[in-house]
Amino acid sequence: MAHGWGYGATDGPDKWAENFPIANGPRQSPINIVPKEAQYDFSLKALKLKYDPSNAKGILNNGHSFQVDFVDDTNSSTLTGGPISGTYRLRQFHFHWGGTDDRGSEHTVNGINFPCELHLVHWNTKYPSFGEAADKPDGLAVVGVFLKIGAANPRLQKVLDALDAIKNKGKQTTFANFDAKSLLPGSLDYWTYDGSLTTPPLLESVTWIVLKEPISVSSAQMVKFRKLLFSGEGETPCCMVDNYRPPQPLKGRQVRASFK
Ligand SMILES: CCCCNCC(=O)NCCc1ccc(S(N)(=O)=O)cc1
Ligand SMILES: [Zn+2]
Repeated sequence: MAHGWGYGATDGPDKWAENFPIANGPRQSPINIVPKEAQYDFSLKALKLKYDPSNAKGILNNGHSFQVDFVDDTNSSTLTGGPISGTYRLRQFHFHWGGTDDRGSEHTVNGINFPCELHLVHWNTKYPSFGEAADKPDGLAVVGVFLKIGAANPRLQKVLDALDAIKNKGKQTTFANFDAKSLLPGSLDYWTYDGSLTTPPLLESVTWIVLKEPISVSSAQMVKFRKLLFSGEGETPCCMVDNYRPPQPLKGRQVRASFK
């Protein structure tokens, strides 16, 4: 398959530039965030996340991660405020994680990896659809939330309990009435910078909004993420782990902080 990409030695992040030359572009993600070098910007607004649980539609193993998809044909689940202007609609959320608790996040903070990172993907309603927005410089806004090993997080349980039904690539099941807001930490302080999708097609269309405060996840809960498979039914089973891209060159970009 021409555009088969993955996270292995032969199809992983170091190989993506062969089919997706933008991999070496000027605004690639993720990055290492150095808080002391982030500039506090008093003009940054507070994030406003309004999510309607009834918009949750389904949960899918897409062969790279799993995602919870939302109905995005109205402005009932939106991101406004923060560094963006206008209204962005929630399309899906997904995670990236490691094979062990010492790695798995895509963004790092002072070079520190977290075991997992949640991405809430939104698209700019100035464009007619996600697909139209996906390749525009102001098309997408992704809220990144770090997961840190600690007490089991009850808010993750409904998601984790659905994973048995989507073990293999291509499997999906209904996933109704889920409040994505329940996955957010108490503080909405954030860092923001202009970046890209962290997977092919690596489009440089993302305003990244990375929350400073992590949410908790237990080691036992992380074991459940790792039971998913990259592989399809009937294929040689390949554990879905280490589905993260390492930090990319900043190339002169400014990272701003919403907090002092
Ligand atoms: C009709 C769709 C047309 C677009 N074509 C499909 C497409 O662009 N998919 C990209 C999906 C994606 C990838 C990576 C992230 S991340 N890890 O940066 O948050 C978020 C979203
Ligand atoms: Zn992601």
